[in-house]
Amino acid sequence: MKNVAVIGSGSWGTALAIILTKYDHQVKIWARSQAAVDEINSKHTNEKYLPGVTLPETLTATTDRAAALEGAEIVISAVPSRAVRQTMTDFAPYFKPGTVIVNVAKGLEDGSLLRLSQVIQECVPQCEVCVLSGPSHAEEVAREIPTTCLIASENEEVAKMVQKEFMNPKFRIYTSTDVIGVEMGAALKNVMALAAGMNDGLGFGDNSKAALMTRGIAEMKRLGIAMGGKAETFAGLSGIGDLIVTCTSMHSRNRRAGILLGQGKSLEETLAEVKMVVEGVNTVQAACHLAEKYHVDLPITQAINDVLFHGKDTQTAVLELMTREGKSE
Ligand SMILES: NC(=O)c1ccc[n+]([C@@H]2O[C@H](COP(=O)([O-])OP(=O)(O)OC[C@H]3O[C@@H](n4cnc5c(N)ncnc54)[C@H](O)[C@@H]3O)[C@@H](O)[C@H]2O)c1
Ligand SMILES: O=P(O)(O)OC[C@H](O)CO
Repeated sequence: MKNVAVIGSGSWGTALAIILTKYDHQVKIWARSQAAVDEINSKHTNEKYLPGVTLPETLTATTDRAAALEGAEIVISAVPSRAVRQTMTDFAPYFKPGTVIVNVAKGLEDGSLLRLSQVIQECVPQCEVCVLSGPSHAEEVAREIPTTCLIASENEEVAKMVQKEFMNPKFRIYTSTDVIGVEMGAALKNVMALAAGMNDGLGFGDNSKAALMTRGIAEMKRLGIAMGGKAETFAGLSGIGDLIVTCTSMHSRNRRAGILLGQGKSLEETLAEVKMVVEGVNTVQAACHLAEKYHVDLPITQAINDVLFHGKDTQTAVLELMTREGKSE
């Protein structure tokens, strides 16, 4: 069993640390706040991000970057997309060459339009970067509810090593070499989950939700393939699998945000109410810029962008989507 460090003490970083500790890894969490570290080390809880969950006593946390990475052969990067570049830049001097970094954030970098594994690789070129994705809510992984994920790396040996380390009877891992397809599925499903939440907030029904998810995966695949991803990846755990869980789960932050927006709340009110990171909001503009760059049509993504950032009301956005020129499927 290899030692693991987790950078980030939010819900997903903490849930992964819990499941890996329970299945015999020695895990250390890096948190940016001393209060979070004290709570994990002394109370064995993380009430803000995983209410009601007790952490294993052997799981410890620190704010010290060097101490967090000491002895770690695998490092999980679990900070939100907007914090990835700064966090990895701050950690760069402490990484041993050859350390395997597993990015678990789902999003794109604003401005550069890079995938998050590309951002990390730029910050720490001396490390091997791979990606964990799939239908996996922290609230369920932390409670050992059976979950399946995917490890993607262009280097199949790295993917297999992480698969072997992370797999246990409650957490099944598949591998993939299609890093582009996996990361694009992970990033774009959050935008579709905002739309699915709006569907619910508007009081629409199952027909409209199924239409949204089906046409949503078509958009995700169109852009992903244009960028070099494989079509079949979008039929897998990081595509349709994650789309299903995020568009339908009560745990989804993106869906919850969409519900509030559909009910007429402003973006500011919505983000304040959800409290945790809503990556679809951070991703939608980059997705629209990528659509322009790769000359692909993303009508649902564009509609969400118009609602979030250009003052379009949700009813008008739906009407415009429904009355577009007829097409073949
Ligand atoms: N929560 C889940 O179920 C889940 C599952 C799979 C993937 N993810 C992805 O994991 C990533 C993290 O999500 P989360 O749900 O853990 O978020 P969260 O909102 O629960 O926690 C965010 C954490 O990041 C820290 N943080 C925020 N800004 C920071 C900064 N500038 N520098 C350093 N740390 C900062 C916060 O203090 C907090 O500890 C997201 O990209 C999300 O899409 C989440
Ligand atoms: O809660 P969400 O909407 O950020 O989604 C979390 C995970 O990505 C689900 O797989």
